[in-house]
Amino acid sequence: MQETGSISIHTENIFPIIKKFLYSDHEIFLRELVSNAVDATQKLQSLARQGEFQGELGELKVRVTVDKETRKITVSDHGLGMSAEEIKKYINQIAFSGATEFVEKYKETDATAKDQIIGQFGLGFYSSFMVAKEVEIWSQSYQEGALTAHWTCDGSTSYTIDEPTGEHAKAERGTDVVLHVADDSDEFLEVERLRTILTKYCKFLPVPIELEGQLINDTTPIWTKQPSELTDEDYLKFYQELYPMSMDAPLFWIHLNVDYPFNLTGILYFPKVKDELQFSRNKIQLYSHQVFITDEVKDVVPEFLMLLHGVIDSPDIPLNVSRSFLQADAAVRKINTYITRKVADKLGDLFKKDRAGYEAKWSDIGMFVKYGMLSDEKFYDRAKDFVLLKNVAGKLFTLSEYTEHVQANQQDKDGNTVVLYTNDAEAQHGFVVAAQERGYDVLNLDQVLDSHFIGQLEQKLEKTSFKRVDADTVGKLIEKDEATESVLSEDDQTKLAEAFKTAIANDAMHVKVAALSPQDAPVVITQNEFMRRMKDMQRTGGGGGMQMFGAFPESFDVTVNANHPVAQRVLAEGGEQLARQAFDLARLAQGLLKGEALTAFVKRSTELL
Ligand SMILES: Nc1ncnc2c1ncn2[C@@H]1O[C@H](COP(=O)(O)OP(=O)(O)OP(=O)(O)O)[C@@H](O)[C@H]1O
Repeated sequence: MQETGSISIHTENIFPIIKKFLYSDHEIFLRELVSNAVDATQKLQSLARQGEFQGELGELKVRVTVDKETRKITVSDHGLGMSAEEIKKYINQIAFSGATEFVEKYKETDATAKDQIIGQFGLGFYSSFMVAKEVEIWSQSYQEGALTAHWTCDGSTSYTIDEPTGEHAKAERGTDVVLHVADDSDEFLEVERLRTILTKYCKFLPVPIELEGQLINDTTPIWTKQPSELTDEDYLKFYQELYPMSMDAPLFWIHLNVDYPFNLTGILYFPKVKDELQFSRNKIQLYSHQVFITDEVKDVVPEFLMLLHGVIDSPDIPLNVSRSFLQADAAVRKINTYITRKVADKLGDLFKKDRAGYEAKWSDIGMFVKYGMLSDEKFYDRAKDFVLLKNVAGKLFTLSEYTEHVQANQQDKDGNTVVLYTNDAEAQHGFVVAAQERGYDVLNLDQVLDSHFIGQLEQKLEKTSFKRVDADTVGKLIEKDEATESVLSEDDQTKLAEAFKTAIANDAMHVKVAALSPQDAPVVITQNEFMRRMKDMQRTGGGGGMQMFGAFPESFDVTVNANHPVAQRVLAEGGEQLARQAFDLARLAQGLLKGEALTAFVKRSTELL
């Protein structure tokens, strides 16, 4: 039999389109051919299990070889093979119609979506034409008495097919796909290039893959096993295998395994992250039936879980749709929810079973947990029981433990709990100490996300507000009914304020006189919590309506302590120098004394000595 025919393609010029637009991803041809070979092998295994194939299975490997001289790459399998009729059906019709569909879809999509779908769409067999000027298939079906089928196609829409016999017949069951490499694709004639591609995409395929006789893959990666079969060492070893460059071992991991209502397996590792928002994205690898698809899992995995490392294998994630569709996909949404729940479960478990161990890891997972709470309501609901707050003494509390800890001492006159915090314990040291001397507790909330986290807690926790330690003088941080009497008359207080205003001569400093304790500082500079947050928000790009606050200069409250001896001296002596010195000391305590002002202060202080 010798037959020529024409492949029915409805899209004109399909080849140039594929070649041109898929340039960057030419390498996926190998993934596609090897996947087909693996499929053919697994189909044969399943026929054997069902008793439909009773012959010898033999050694079921996929072999990739390359011959630079003759410019050929061959992918051979020992799978179920195809008859001439089957080639006509599966290759001419199915493979090519798949490609036609791809091109149609590809033409419709906008430019950015194009980049994203390339390499994810299973172009299948057809992708071999990205690198080959001619492709041959030599195949022999597993069926009794099957003849060798030989198909060739030069990349145009016509093919030939024949059934060679005698010395030209294929010796064994299975399929060899032979690519005659095109002149512009020399790179694929290099064994090392092929090894890189196979290692990237085929490292965990379930059938042994050999390149020039060398095994490429691990056919049973640990995510395909049951957690009960695995030890901690296995998980750690696998992590090392996935990220050979990683210095730190992961903190812990979650083995995902679900088959209803979607199929998903995988292992997610919690990496050791530094306190900063250090996004090491693209660390989760997405597989489908053990074939590597991509390490861009955005939209498949919730945003905050992108910090995790590991592997997800799910044939239920549609890969041939653009990203905007992916987000709306029902299966993907369920997968998102499932993963989020598993992560919350794992954290909750660790917290319950080993509080000390959990606390030890808190500096690494804290940011992650807060990020999750901020970005996902459901995660907040789970995490509110195991998120921890750390005070300046380093003690960790859950939300409810903390409320209980401060409730007695830190309630204002309206019954609201005021939580005090510092975002820089060094810089705000004086304020922290002042608060502690009052018997208040001070939290350390110095991470990038903490300002947002504070906002969230204020919304969620009942009758609770947060105040930074330097938001007011210590006596006013938590407003109680008790007031310290001023030793100065109204008149003297006005005079005192005027004296300081003159000495300070700065409109951004709002001077007021208040009766603090004589043990407090003579002058205290604070910045109102609300105004400061607005300015912070604007600085970090909290945009929109906040823009108006940008028009305001930075402003501070300067509180002169009427009960301090220095105040009385300023009144008695009209001492401008003394007032300025006291003011500068307050600026120093706030980290506001810089440049010229600092030099003047040092000089004045030296003179006073
Ligand atoms: N090595 C092979 N052995 C046996 N059959 C094969 C082989 N390669 C391809 N086929 C047949 O040709 C068909 C078309 O292959 P093609 O790779 O284009 O698409 P696919 O594998 O069905 O889907 P995908 O687009 O996901 O790759 C396959 O479904 C299979 O029946």
